[in-house]
Amino acid sequence: MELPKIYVALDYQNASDADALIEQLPSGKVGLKVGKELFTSAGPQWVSSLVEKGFSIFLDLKFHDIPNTVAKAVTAAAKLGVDVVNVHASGGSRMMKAAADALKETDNPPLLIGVTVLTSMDESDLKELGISKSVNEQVEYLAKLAKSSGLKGVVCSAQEAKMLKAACGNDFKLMTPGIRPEGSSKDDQRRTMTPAEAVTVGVDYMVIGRPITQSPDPAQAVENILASIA
Ligand SMILES: O=c1ccn([C@@H]2O[C@H](COP(=O)(O)O)[C@@H](O)[C@H]2O)c(=O)[nH]1
Repeated sequence: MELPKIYVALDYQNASDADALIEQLPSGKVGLKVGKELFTSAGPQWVSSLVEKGFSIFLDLKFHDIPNTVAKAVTAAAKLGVDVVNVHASGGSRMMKAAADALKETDNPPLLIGVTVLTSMDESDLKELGISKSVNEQVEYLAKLAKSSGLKGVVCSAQEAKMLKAACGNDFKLMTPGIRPEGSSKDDQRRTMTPAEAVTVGVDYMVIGRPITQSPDPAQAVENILASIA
């Protein structure tokens, strides 16, 4: 099944605020990304209800734990019927392999991807963590580790798309947050690209939150973004 090009990040405090936004979105044109805040508040049944309504869901819980726990967590996510689920690639190959192996045992396994370096981070953040590699080097290193551990793609910045397609192959999926339409605020993001630039460099999927959810007209914001990448 082909997944939508754009996942709208539903960074809301509760299900009713998220539902109010979802009602405004043009139907059938975007997927929905549910992250830690909303999942913790709205719960798994609400996520399943979105799946039943026909939405493609990216469950962005970025699991990072011991292999057994992460394997069980991705299995629970698969049971909700979501299309995409993720783990932190920095959890290492044993953790990622455990997750990939667990999903082989499930019906309709979601796309399993690994978070490389958060798009809110730059070189200085890596340095603070004791990582001396450049952002590009660290992203490439973790993407290759994710691939060799059986993951189907990674979360990265669109700025790394060309490099990763060359390093990991065209079939290796790239999910890219940090997308900012021309003229919009970067907020806390550090490694950004416009939707049109991201498509040009070959990303598979984009995550876009505040440029849509904080817009006075979210439906028009989505239409403008879709027009810019058509
Ligand atoms: O590296 C990452 C991984 C995940 N995210 C998530 O994507 C959205 C981005 O929202 P914006 O409002 O468009 O900045 C958000 O839910 C993050 O948790 C990311 O930004 N970077």
